[in-house]
Amino acid sequence: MSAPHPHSTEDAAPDPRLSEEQVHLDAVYSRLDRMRTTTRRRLNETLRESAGTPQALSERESYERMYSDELTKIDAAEHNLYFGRLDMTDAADDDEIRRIGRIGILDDDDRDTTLLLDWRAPLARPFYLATPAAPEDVERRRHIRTRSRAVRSVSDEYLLSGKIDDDATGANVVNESALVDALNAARTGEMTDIVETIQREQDEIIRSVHRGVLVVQGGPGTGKTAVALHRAAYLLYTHRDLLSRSGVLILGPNEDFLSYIGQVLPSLGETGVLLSTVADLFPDVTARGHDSREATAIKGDQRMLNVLRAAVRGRQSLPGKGLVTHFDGYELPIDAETIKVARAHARSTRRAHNLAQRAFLRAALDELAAVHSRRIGSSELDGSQLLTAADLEDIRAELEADPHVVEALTEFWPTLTPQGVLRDLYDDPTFLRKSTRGWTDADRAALYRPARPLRGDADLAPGDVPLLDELAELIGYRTDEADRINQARWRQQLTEAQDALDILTGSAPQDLEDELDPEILMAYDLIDAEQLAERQVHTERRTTAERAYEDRTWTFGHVIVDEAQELSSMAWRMVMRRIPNRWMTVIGDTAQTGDAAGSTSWREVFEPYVAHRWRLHELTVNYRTPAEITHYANRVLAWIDPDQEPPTSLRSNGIEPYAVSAGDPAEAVAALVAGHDWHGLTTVIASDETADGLRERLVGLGCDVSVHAITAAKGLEFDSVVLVEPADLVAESPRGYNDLYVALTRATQRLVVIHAKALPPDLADMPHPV
Ligand SMILES: Nc1ncnc2c1ncn2[C@@H]1O[C@H](COP(=O)(O)OP(=O)(O)OP(=O)(O)O)[C@@H](O)[C@H]1O
Repeated sequence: MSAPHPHSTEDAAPDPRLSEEQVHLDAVYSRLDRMRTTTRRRLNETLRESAGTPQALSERESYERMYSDELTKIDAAEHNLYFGRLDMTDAADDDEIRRIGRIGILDDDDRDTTLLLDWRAPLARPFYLATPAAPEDVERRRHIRTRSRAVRSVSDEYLLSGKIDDDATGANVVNESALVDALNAARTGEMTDIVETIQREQDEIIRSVHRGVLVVQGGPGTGKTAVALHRAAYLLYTHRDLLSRSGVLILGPNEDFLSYIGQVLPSLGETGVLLSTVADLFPDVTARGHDSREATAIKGDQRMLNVLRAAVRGRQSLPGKGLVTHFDGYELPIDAETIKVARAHARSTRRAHNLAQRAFLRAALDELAAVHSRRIGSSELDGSQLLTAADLEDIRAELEADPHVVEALTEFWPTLTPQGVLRDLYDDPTFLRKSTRGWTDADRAALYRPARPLRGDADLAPGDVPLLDELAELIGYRTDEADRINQARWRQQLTEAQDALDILTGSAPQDLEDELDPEILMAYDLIDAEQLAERQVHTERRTTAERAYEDRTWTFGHVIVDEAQELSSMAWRMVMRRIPNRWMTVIGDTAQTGDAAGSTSWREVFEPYVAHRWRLHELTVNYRTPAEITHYANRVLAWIDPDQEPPTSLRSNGIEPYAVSAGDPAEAVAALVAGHDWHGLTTVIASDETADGLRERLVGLGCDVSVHAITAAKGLEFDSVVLVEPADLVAESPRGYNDLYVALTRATQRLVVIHAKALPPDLADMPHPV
């Protein structure tokens, strides 16, 4: 695999192809520079414009946003802008040359010549798919490698004549020499895009036209994350109108992971995607607390639904005997019957709790007015009602205006917040006992959080967030502030839209007035103020991603879930609420499930939401881990799931993993790191419970190396991994073998295992060189 490509120019004398491509590269960059200058000038002009009316302001802001986005896109495309070329043998146009780049660029000549095709354009597709067996009319595929606007090398494959360095590994790969370079490159701690070397099986997923749930299952290192990110970029390109309005959400397992992948989409020219963890998806809540595995498991279980429903219903309470309030100089009893009637009425509306409060109060006030009027308006002679309907109406209105009465009633149907309900629920053993019939004592105990009020977010764990979201649904909760801002914004937009329509109506040609041609549609025939206001929502200054982030009820156009096996049932409910159209790309590996509430079967996850309308794609090639390491990882996989086919490792690097037996693992790590100057990124991986302690010890020993707890290492990769005490990973959790599998598959080059305890059986024969 590492032999030089037969047509490579890496070490060769100057080659005419280099200068040929340099000419084109210069043309491309000079056009990019002109685009940058024009966009910058337009942006500056826009910024200088004063905006008198709110409408002009909103227009100015939308131009500002457009030009800023354009500039970001131009800047992001700077690196490796032009990377591929196809010489086609199309019978109709046998000279056709297609040049492929990070973004599409048209020249500013008279003919709008295509200088670069966007890699996502259909015409660029053969670059990723053509093979000698299926050349797709590609005579020659050329890879152009550039640095700082200079062509460094080119390599060619002749697909029709077969002059190619094909498939040394037996795996079905295209663009092989570029791929090998990419895989061997030292890692930087940030994921890079793979736009130059996307493989066929990956391309099929990236461009899939499936509009339902697309599940991408694949072993570690098969490019699932890379594929998901490129799919996001592809969908934004192909469905720009739809998705730039509704937004794309990408969910990852933790913040480290999000910052690891954070640069990929901007490098592809896309900036409007919301990246989040499930724990951050509830506005204004940052859940950083920690739960035991038992608590995580139970909070993620759908059994929590009944508990949450019971908690909300439990707040719709009844008064004890003898409760009275005072009204108009009388004692007014509030008895259980009155509240029961009002409660039944409110429940019959089937509205969420807070939203049904008005119905409750209305019915309770009706009841109270009737009780009061009977008391004060009954004839002493025959008990007949002396008050008229209008009197009754007055009493009802006075009761409603009396804050003491309303307050007394509200006790029995209070305004709730998700945080408040959750806090009270954890804190109430009697309620927990009653609402968890059939549970084990251990499950119940895991939920119980005695006398520890949720003080801010520090007390909330990630597993609480889907519960808050569920409660928000049951309660019909929106923060007052968000509500107020939304309503004010909406009112303003409606007014502006009405003004705009009035102007349009007023400016309709007068001579058309009498004999208005029914064929001529005026703006106001097509749109009303509400619709117009709605359109203006999309021109406001915040990005779609920003608006979506602040709004719990936002629904996205497409959602991508990475490391999806880690999501609990309750988390899936939360995610599904954000995507009612169910257009999703879900990527994961059930063999890597580590979370106590995570899933091991995609069918079980999706059938409740989409029945059988989900599609599974599998990725089979491991691009990350060399065969030497995969040898051990595959044994662990066979233990986890003997039916799962291990991914094929694309390369072997000759570096055998080895183990070091040490009395003090921390000292052994420090000695190992000090004694080697390994190329690229090195990290130490340890179990969740030991990682912090190990980190402190290493700092104390003067060893400057990063330490990752296994949960935080999910999805990441490093050139060298030092795995400390694998027995702890296995012992710490019921999914310990899955964790071990994850740890063994993080390295792109080398793996060293350090242990004091016995090694798990699958690693027992690892060589101990010293
Ligand atoms: N076609 C490709 N060309 C170049 N590099 C690739 C390609 N596909 C994947 N890679 C690289 O392989 C590595 C693993 O990819 P990625 O992290 O997407 O895998 P994954 O399946 O998500 O792994 P895990 O399940 O462990 O999170 C990354 O460095 C990625 O850039």
